Amino acid sequence: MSAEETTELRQRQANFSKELHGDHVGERTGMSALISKDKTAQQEAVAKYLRLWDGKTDKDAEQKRLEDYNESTHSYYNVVTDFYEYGWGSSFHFCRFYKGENFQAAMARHEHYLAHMADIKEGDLVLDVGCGVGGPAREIARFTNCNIIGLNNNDYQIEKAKWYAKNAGLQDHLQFVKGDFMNLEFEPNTFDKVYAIEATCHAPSLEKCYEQIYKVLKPGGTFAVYEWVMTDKYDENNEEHRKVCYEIELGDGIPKMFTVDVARDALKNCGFEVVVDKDLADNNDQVPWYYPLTGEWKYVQTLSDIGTFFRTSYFGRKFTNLMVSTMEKVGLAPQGSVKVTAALEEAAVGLVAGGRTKLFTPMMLFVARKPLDTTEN
Ligand SMILES: CC(C)=CCC[C@@H](C)[C@H]1CC[C@H]2C3=C(CC[C@]12C)[C@@]1(C)CC[C@H](O)C[C@@H]1CC3
Ligand SMILES: C[S@@+](CC[C@H](N)C(=O)[O-])C[C@H]1O[C@@H](n2cnc3c(N)ncnc32)[C@H](O)[C@@H]1O
Repeated sequence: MSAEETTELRQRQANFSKELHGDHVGERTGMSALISKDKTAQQEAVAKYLRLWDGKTDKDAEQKRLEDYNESTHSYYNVVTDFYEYGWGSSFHFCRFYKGENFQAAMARHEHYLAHMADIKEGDLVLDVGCGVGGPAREIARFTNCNIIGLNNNDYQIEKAKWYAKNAGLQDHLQFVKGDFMNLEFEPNTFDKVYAIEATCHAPSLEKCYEQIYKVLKPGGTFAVYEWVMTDKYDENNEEHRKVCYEIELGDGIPKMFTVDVARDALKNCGFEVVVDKDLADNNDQVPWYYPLTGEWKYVQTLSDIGTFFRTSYFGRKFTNLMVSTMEKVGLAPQGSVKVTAALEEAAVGLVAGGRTKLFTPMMLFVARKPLDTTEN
C-alpha cells in the first residue's frame, strides 16, 4: 500500500469510528456503549466484518480474507469491543489459572510473567503490538515502571486506551498510537523491548509482521509474545480439526490461523534467536485456561468471579444473546448486534473445543532476542 493510500485508509477509518462510536468513548462501556452506537454505521461495520466469513474454507476464500486483514480486523474490533469489555474486562487475552486465584489476579499474573520474560526494566521504552484498550500496558507499566507505546489499528480502542490511561494517572508512562503492525513506522532500533499479547494472530503473514518488530527493536533487545497457533496435533485435512479452526477464525476475526511451526520458523527467518519456545497451555493445570467459557461451575475459584463467570458461561451467553436480541427488536441496540453475539458464540465453542483437544493454544510463549551484531542478517 502506498503512503497516500495508507493516509486515506486511516482518515476513512477514523471518520467512520467517530460516526459509529461518537465522542466521549471512555465514559461508556459494555451494553451502555452498545446502545449509544450510530445504528446505520453499526450495520455497516457488522457487514464489513462478516462479509468474507461466509462458511467457505477453500484457498480462494482464505486469500480474500488475508488480503482484507486490515479492514476486517478494524471492523471486527469496532463491533466486539463493547462485548469484550462487558464479558471479560479491559485485558483481551486468556491466562493460566491457579487454584484459589481470582480471575483478575490470574490475568495480571499472566501479564507480569510476560514482562518478566521480556526482561522489561524501569525506564525501558517498550512497544505493545496490538494493545487493545491498554489493560496489559497499564498493568505492565505499573509493574515495571517502564514507558510503553501501544500500537493498534482500531481507533475506538485507541481512544478508550487513552481515556483509561489518563483515568489511572498513567498518561506520562503510556502513549497509544494508530498503526498497522504489518508496516511499523517507527525508526529502526527504537525500542528496548517489544511484546505482543494475542494480537499478531490477526496478521496475514507472521513472518512479515515479525520482520517489522525485528526492525524497530534495538540490537540485543527482546521480543516476547503470547501467540495464538494451531498445535502439532492439528491436521488441516481433518474435517473436525478444520471446523474448530474455522470457528476460531470466524468468531475471533482472524484471516488465517497458522501453526506453531510456521510461527517458530517465522521468528528464526527474521534473524531472531528464539530463547524460549513453550506452550503454556500444555501442562497439568488443575484449572484449564478456557474454563470461563465452559460453564463448569466447579472451576470458579472465588465469589468475586461469579459475575464474570456467569457472563462468559454457556447460560450467561444465552442470556446475553436473548437480551441483545430483545434490545435489537425494540430498536435499543443497533441491527446486526445479534449477528455479533452469534459470531462470538462460535468463537467460544471453537476455543473450548480447541483447548480441550489441544489442537489450539492462545499462549504459545516465544521469547526472541535480536542479536547484538546484526551485520550478518
Ligand atoms: C481475538 C483474540 C486474538 C483474542 C481475544 C481473546 C478473548 C479475550 C476473547 C475470545 C472470545 C471472546 C468472548 C467473550 C469475551 C472475550 C473473549 C473471551 C465473551 C464472553 C463476551 C461476552 C459475550 O456475550 C460472549 C463472548 C464469547 C466470546
Ligand atoms: C485480542 S486483542 C489483544 C489486545 C491486547 N494485547 C490485550 O491483551 O488486551 C488484539 C488486538 O490487536 C489489534 N490489531 C489487530 N490487527 C492489527 C494490526 N494490523 N495492526 C495493529 N494492531 C492490530 C486489535 O485492534 C486488538 O487491539
